[in-house]
Amino acid sequence: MGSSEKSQETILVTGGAGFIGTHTVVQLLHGGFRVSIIDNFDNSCMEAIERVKQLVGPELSKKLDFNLGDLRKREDLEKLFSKTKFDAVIHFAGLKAVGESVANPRRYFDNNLIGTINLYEIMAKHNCKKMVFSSSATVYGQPEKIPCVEDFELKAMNPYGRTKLFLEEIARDIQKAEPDWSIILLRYFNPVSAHESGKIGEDPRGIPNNLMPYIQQVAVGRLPELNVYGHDYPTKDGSAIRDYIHVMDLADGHIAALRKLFSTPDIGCVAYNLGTGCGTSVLEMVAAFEKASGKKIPIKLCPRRPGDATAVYASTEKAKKELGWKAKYGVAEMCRDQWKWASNNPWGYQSKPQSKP
Ligand SMILES: NC(=O)c1ccc[n+]([C@@H]2O[C@H](COP(=O)([O-])OP(=O)(O)OC[C@H]3O[C@@H](n4cnc5c(N)ncnc54)[C@H](O)[C@@H]3O)[C@@H](O)[C@H]2O)c1
Ligand SMILES: O=c1ccn([C@@H]2O[C@H](COP(=O)(O)OP(=O)(O)O[C@H]3O[C@H](CO)[C@@H](O)[C@H](O)[C@H]3O)[C@@H](O)[C@H]2O)c(=O)[nH]1
Repeated sequence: MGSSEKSQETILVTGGAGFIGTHTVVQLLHGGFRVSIIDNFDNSCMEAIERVKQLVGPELSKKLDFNLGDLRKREDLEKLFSKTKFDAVIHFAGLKAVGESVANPRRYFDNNLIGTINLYEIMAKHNCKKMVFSSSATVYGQPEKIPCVEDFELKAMNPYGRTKLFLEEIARDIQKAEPDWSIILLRYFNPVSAHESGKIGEDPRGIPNNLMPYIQQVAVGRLPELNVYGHDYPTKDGSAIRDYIHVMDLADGHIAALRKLFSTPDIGCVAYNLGTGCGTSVLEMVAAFEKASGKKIPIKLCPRRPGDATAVYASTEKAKKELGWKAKYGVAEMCRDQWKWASNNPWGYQSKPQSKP
């Protein structure tokens, strides 16, 4: 299943200017959907929307409507829902930096919880009751067993993770009380890479927290070396293991989820993992990126990062069976496309550095 089937529905994409949002919007437009975006550019910029338009061309761009707005402001949502009748919402908008959430939990509860509660209120008012929600593998905490299966017990390790856990519970409560809601919770593992064109990709503000954007910035000379957090884990090479997934596979997972919502009226509220099912260590990822880019990535072995799990990867059976979706790309393709984005856009969406990194 994927973007070859054409659809007529109109989809609201919250946070559609962000990393996963832009890639999903491209696939939605190719799939024939009409798309409205609401984003406040808290962690993104107008250039990302311009790039999406360049990528899909002038005809499909006519089906894209961008709205600057904030989910915390109900009037912004009200304005949007009064203008357009939406068939479903893909809800990406949220803050996602774990460390920042520990330092400033109120910002995370305000943005992620209040923003989402407002969205449910306005959706209910306008009788739009189909939602695909960005959850995270973070809801498995430090899993006792791997692969992670959707019916495992859920835990939160930090305020960011708590917002995802609370929002999953809120979704389940709302759907239970009002059975005409259909909600799919997608638990992403580690989204990486970029569109194969190299035109859109991840562009974090400041020093990256996540592995792949950090490696990318070392490769283009913005950072001197990669700190490898932990080299004494009980794994094959001592570094931690994660399930990295190509953002284009993830985007297609959202299309599969939407099609499921439209074809299964009584789906209820259900969670799916979006991962590859394969675990890759930090050092293996560094080696794969060096191969794809031809660049040496200098590393420094450092102590473990507090709160990190040893090994996390997904069970992919449920998404395969019920959504008809599975990841196509492996680590080599992830690194190839990440490098294309990095080498074409060493400063992300900025044309040249405005300040020193
Ligand atoms: N990237 C990951 O590693 C990862 C993993 C698991 C889950 N997720 C979740 O997926 C979603 C998308 O992640 P991403 O990587 O694309 O992040 P991102 O920061 O690139 O995109 C999020 C977008 O939402 C916007 N936004 C934030 N708060 C808003 C608000 N109140 N009103 C309007 N717009 C707002 C931001 O400006 C940004 O464009 C998030 O909910 C995130 O928690 C991401
Ligand atoms: O500079 C770095 C950055 C990361 N790592 C290691 O690389 C691995 C992956 O780290 P990272 O890319 O930060 O991802 P996770 O910590 O697995 O968390 C991501 O994946 C979770 C599950 O989807 C999401 O909830 C989080 O928001 C998202 O940051 C971990 O072992 C890190 O210790 C390094 O060694 N050096």
